Amino acid sequence: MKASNWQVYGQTLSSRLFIGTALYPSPKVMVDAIKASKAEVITVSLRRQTSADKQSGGQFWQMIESLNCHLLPNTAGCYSVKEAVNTAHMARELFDTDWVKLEVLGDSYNLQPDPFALVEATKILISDGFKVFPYCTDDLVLCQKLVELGCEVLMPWGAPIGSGQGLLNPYALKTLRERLPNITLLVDAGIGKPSDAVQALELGYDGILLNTAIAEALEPEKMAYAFADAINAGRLAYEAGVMPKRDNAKPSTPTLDQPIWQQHG
Ligand SMILES: CC(=O)[C@@H](O)[C@H](O)COP(=O)(O)O
Repeated sequence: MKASNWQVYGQTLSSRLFIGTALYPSPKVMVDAIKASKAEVITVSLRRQTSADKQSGGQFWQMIESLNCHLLPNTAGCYSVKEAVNTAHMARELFDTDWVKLEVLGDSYNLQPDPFALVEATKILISDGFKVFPYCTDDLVLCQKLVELGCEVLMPWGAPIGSGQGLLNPYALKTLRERLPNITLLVDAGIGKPSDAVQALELGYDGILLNTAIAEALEPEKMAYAFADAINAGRLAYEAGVMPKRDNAKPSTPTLDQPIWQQHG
């Protein structure tokens, strides 16, 4: 069974996985993994596309185009508002899309987003007509501010990029889901294994953006299948309604004089 379709900035999607294009051992492995993941949105870095090595850059492009996915250019590696805004503008011209994954980093040790610069850059890019997907921390007030500015999608981190630590602060992520019920939320970064993705989807997150866990797996294609199944399972569970945790035991085998069928709700 397939989980329901969803919308991102007016675009209907069936897969809830956004996938990165870096760190794969070879272009073929990347293409096979992306196909196996069933992702319909691929994030690409402008810096990588304009690398000095024009020939391999061109081949990379052809492969990306052959996948026929939506492109989400990112401003990976930008540390200032100016750099991020300029990169977003160049990406819009190069990739012909107004979508941008906005990354403005504030710390080079854990690659944590700079919340102040992120707000400033978001303000500028929205007024320039971009549809911004901000890579942000899980701070509620920051997220509320980004929504006030016009973001329909937020991408809070699960853990630092490339760390594979999973959801370090489920409480904060759960709070965001509860307080921003009408905003599309994706966990971006730090997902290490399929069960981390299941956890995010069961919390009610709309999707996941990930790269390292698939690209650095021993068998990226197989791992991509695992993530595709996990994400579908997590969303189906959320849609089906996960049972609440109880403090006490409750017999699941009916005793005499008790009805076999229960009315829910
Ligand atoms: C490709 C990309 O955008 C990454 O910066 C993203 O944040 C994914 O992080 P992981 O590599 O930890 O999945």
